[in-house]
Amino acid sequence: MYKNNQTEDNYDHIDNSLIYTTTNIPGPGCDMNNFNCCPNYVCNCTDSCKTLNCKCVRLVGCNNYDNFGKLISINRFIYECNNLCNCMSSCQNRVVQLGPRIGLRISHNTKGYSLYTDIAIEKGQFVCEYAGEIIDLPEAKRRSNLDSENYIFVINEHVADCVTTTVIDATIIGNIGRYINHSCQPNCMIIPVRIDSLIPRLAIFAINDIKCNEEITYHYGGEGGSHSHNNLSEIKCLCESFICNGFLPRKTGLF
Ligand SMILES: C[S@@+](CC[C@H](N)C(=O)[O-])C[C@H]1O[C@@H](n2cnc3c(N)ncnc32)[C@H](O)[C@@H]1O
Repeated sequence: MYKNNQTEDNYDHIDNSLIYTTTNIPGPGCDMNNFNCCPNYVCNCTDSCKTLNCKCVRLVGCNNYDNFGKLISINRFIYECNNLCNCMSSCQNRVVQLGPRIGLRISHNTKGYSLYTDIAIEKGQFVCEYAGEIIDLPEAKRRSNLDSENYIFVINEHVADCVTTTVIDATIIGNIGRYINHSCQPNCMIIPVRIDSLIPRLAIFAINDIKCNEEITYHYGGEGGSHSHNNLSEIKCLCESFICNGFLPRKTGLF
């Protein structure tokens, strides 16, 4: 029986020249101190890590997930319990680390390869990660110049006056998350989740109920830019939503 319809990642690429990775791996420019450094919070909970007694939950101020592993509130950071925690198997603060959903399928449509679900997904459920090589911005710029059709994802996290930038390239080494297309009216969003490293894992959660056989999408602009006409790229958007901006968002920080 799969807990929350999740499983160990046994998906694969449709193109066997690509290398499948189930989680992020360090690439050129990756800060190895941050990559190898476990967050400095550890809990010793004997309950289910559901209350503010859990040090990991306390970092965010309230529970990340409900009793069914669904995200309680979107748009914030998540710190899951990690390998050093001494909590029990009943811990409810572990979702992304349990692996992707079952029933995801790579198909082809007008946007190229696309990710679909064969099983209905409820709002708040975890879908999969966007995993690949962790690289730095100079390396990302170099790679973008070599190949405009790349799979580089840049996320900026703003805390007080600081911005933390994480860059993941899934062009050659990546997971099933690399097949998710952009939509101007998406059914998922990406949330940075920290587990066993200071570098976040990029977790894709459903923001609406998603029907069986529906395409999984998120907004490539993320970070509240959802309906902005600024910062558009030259790639024509084929999402067909009635609020389509016409073009894909530009990758902020890369150009
Ligand atoms: C991360 S990949 C997504 C998977 C890709 N469709 C494939 O065939 O592997 C991003 C690329 O997919 C295409 N793409 C994604 N969303 C699109 C959209 N809404 N309209 C047109 N092309 C899109 C663009 O070429 C983009 O650079």
